[in-house]
Amino acid sequence: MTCYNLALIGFGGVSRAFLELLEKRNDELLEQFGFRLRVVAITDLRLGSIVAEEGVDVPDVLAADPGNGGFRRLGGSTDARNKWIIHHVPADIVVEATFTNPLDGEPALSHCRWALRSGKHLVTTNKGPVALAAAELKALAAQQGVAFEFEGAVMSGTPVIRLAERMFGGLEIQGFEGILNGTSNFVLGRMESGLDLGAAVREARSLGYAEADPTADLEGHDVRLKVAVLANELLGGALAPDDVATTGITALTPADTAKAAEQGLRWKLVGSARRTPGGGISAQVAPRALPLNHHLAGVSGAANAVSFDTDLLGPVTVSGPGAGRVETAYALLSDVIAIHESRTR
Ligand SMILES: NC(=O)C1=CN([C@@H]2O[C@H](COP(=O)(O)OP(=O)(O)OC[C@H]3O[C@@H](n4cnc5c(N)ncnc54)[C@H](O)[C@@H]3O)[C@@H](O)[C@H]2O)C=CC1
Ligand SMILES: N[C@@H](CC=O)C(=O)O
Repeated sequence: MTCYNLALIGFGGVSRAFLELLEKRNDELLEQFGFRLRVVAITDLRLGSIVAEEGVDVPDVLAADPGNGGFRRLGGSTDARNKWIIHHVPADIVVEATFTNPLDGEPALSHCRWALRSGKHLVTTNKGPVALAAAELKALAAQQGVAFEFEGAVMSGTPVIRLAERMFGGLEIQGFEGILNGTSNFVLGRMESGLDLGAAVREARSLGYAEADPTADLEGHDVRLKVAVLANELLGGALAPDDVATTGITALTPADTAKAAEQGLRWKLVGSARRTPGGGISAQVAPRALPLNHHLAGVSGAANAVSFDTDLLGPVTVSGPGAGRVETAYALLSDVIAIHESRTR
């Protein structure tokens, strides 16, 4: 039986849901794929660090709280010893799920580099390192003979990247447009029901959809990262997030959404990219008032959808959850399964 040891860097909503998922699914993973997962280290800015080579005590670590001494009370330390843990704990896979920093990707980008340089597989839901440095990280992974997987960086657990990479063989993708942020889509829907922006954002936070700083959701920075990731992965681009012209939804008011509804329109934050005749890619993020029969107009709540414009099939649309703790935890699990399958194929 194979057992993969995991080190979790960042222990917020997604990582907690991931740990709970492992507890529930370990027997099925063994039966279905022939491996088990064991978390041997966790670090978190607010909780500190804990290492347990035989596996952490799941109820204990889930109950840890900054107010009750965090991981120190369980025999760990008060500080997040990310660098030491990534380098020295005998983990097979590092799971990076700290805050996304849309500007320079740090400190997550360093966590990713440390993991790969120390010969560990890396899975992440963190959009910063993927959007800003995927090419570098992939090269590092290849050089070290390890895997770098990041399905959760776009559309949380909905496997849009892997699906397109594996199933669109022989198709030319000319471009795509999509709703790629769960929070802003949820907020626009709540505003259509008459809620103000602040109250709608508070709801999105409590449901685990929003970024630690929800400005990234509302100002389009989060979608900008996802557009860059999709354009680079699926259109073969080399876009930096700054190449994606971006406008968010903060200028929209409940009056705007109500007026649009009267006209048979619905505001959506749309991220898109398209090949240009000169061989480049033009990409943008902007709110658009879509007619109700538009294929993206009916995508509601924290759901996301992306429609690929293909040469042989025309538009092919993938939709599913775009945010959520459990949904994103599933993305991490799907990455781990992909690593196992690639190693055992
Ligand atoms: N929640 C969602 O629906 C989705 C989240 N993501 C991404 O997944 C990542 C995790 O998301 P959530 O768990 O929802 O966020 P969260 O804010 O609940 O958790 C992040 C955790 O990372 C910890 N952290 C921050 N900086 C750290 C550092 N330097 N060292 C150690 N720990 C650190 C924080 O203390 C916090 O507990 C983020 O990058 C987010 O953008 C991606 C797709 C969907
Ligand atoms: N805050 C993001 C989380 C997933 O990437 C969103 O709302 O889409």
